[in-house]
Amino acid sequence: MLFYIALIVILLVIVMVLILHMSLDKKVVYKTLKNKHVVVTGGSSGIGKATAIEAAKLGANVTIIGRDVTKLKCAVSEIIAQCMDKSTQSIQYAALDVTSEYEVISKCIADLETDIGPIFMLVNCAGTCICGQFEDMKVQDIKMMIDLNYFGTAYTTRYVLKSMKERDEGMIVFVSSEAAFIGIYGYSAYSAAKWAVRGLAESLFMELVGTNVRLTLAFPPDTDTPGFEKEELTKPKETKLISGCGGLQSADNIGKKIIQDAMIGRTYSVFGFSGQMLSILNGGSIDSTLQVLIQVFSMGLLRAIMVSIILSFHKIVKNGLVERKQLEKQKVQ
Ligand SMILES: NC(=O)C1=CN([C@@H]2O[C@H](COP(=O)(O)OP(=O)(O)OC[C@H]3O[C@@H](n4cnc5c(N)ncnc54)[C@H](OP(=O)(O)O)[C@@H]3O)[C@@H](O)[C@H]2O)C=CC1
Ligand SMILES: CCCCCCCCCCCCCCCC(=O)[C@@H](N)CO
Repeated sequence: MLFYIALIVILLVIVMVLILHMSLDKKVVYKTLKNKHVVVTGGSSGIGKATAIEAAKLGANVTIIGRDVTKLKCAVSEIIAQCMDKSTQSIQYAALDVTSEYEVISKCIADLETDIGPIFMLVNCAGTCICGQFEDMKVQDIKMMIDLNYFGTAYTTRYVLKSMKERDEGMIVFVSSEAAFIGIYGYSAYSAAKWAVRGLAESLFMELVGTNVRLTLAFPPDTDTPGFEKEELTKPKETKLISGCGGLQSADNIGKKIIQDAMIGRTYSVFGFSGQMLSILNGGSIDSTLQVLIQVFSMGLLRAIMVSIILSFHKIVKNGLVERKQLEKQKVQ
């Protein structure tokens, strides 16, 4: 009996592998960024700057976008210092607020394409995170995070997609967050914006099927950047404890992996153990036969582990409630 069950399972796996192997798209591999125009929004700091440096190391002409010109100039010098070949590469900045109207954004990108050349790779990294329980959040912060994290990605992408599809080449990167895999205390307003980014990406994956335009969706965990330092100031203790489970990465590591994953055509770019686990649990990506097999055979067990982790997060939140009540009592006395 056991023998037959094992045989059926093995046969099913073989059939699945064959079907997957035949139906998975063979993606073009972009081997180099030499002389290609790479634009990085949020490229003057943190993860964005790290990806810009990686692109420069691979020989790209890099344009970084941000609002603060002093920061942009500083980052341009840092990027130039790490170029593959300083004499041929052009590294520049454009001052632009990505929460501007669509017309302003498209004009800025059109000018950049006229000056430096068509955009081969667009990395959407401008973003920010303000933490807090939803009812305590400033209303304008809730809106600003959608404007910056979501529309700041959606508008630039809408503009470059048309010509990328016409040329049938190009790469786009979205920087979402591990907080778009799992809802977390204190990240309510921020998470919503990063889930929106993920939602847009998941649909675009299908709109890009059959073309040579590729999209990579990155899910970084906590990363040591100027933005992260600022965010720590608004972060409730519960959020620190929970998001700490994803570990703390360096911006250099994240930037390097984002560019590597984009180059080899991965749809998801995830980091560390927590990123791998959350990605498997959420399904989403279909990059290789092996990846799908791992998803199929580990999801049940991982879900069981994840539920216990989430329940331990609930415990953190409950302890926080008790502590707050005690503090209030002490204040009254
Ligand atoms: N650090 C982390 O723990 C994690 C970060 N992320 C995401 O990664 C991305 C980068 O984060 P991080 O490196 O920490 O951020 P930083 O705050 O260090 O850098 C943010 C960059 O975005 C630019 N920027 C901010 N607002 C605007 C705007 N309105 N228009 C144009 N540019 C803007 C900033 O320049 P300027 O202010 O001059 O405009 C800066 O270059 C964000 O999307 C963030 O949500 C995701 C997961 C974890
Ligand atoms: C077996 C499965 C193990 C899984 C463990 C789950 C751990 C969840 C951690 C979630 C971390 C979220 C970090 C968001 C960072 C971020 O976006 C901000 N820092 C923005 O700046």
